[in-house]
Amino acid sequence: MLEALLSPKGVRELLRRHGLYADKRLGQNFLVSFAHLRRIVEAAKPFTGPVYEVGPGLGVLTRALAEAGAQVTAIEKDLRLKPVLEETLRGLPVHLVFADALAYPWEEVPENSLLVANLPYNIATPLVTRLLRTGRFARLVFLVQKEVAERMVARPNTPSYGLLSLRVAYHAQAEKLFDLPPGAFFPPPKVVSSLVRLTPRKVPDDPALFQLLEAAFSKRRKTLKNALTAAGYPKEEVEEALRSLGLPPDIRAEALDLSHFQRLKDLLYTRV
Ligand SMILES: C[S@@+](CC[C@H](N)C(=O)[O-])C[C@H]1O[C@@H](n2cnc3c(N)ncnc32)[C@H](O)[C@@H]1O
Repeated sequence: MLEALLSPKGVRELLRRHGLYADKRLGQNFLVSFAHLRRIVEAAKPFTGPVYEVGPGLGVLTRALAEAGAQVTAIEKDLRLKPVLEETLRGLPVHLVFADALAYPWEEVPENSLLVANLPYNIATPLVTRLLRTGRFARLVFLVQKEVAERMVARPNTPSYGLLSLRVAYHAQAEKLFDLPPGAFFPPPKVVSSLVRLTPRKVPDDPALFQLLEAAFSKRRKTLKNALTAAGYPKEEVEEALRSLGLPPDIRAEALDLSHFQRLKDLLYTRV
């Protein structure tokens, strides 16, 4: 492992030598903690399929993955980092792609691929949602802001619970493994980060369920019945469905778990 990548001083020097600066708009907070790096790689093992990394940055995680035997494809949006990555990844069989990860053809990656990444904060949620929907990933291990990690693993009736928790619960088993303080990165971000591991169940997407979930959570302060009727679900049918599930008429969406919503969807859609 290149020592320069594992200290704020080394990263500052590497950036300076290449005439670069960390671009906040691209979420460039580079991991500089060896102890955390090792734990991330361990959490991603075994490498039973090709590994995709979104945002290799200066190559610290990319290098650690490749050295641990992973077959890595790394997708980086910032073309300025090309000379740095060519230097830090020299001699390693890493496939580098300079592109926006949101425009990558994820639906075409091999079955049982892995995602391992320190994700740029502004694309984490849409990217993870999309990767889950492809059904092609065996494991996704990534760093995100702690608050996003908490939403991904939240249970009903807790403050973080919502649409993202249910999307994740539908597609995968979710674990929040550990937190990383701002000092694990350079420059240090303002927030704590967490490592999340998702193990997809490989279930087909369910557009009717997600349409129902979006309607249910579109009006956070309303009762579930009012949110659904405002979105166009017939009032009598919603009332009848809640009754047959044994749920009170004034229940809020935050109180229902995935299996409640699946049964609610079956009831509402067999009637139309
Ligand atoms: C949090 S940094 C992680 C860098 C490196 N993996 C590390 O751990 O030190 C996020 C990286 O994602 C890149 N990035 C930002 N938006 C991107 C996008 N839409 N597609 C691909 N890479 C992106 C940034 O340029 C940056 O290198």
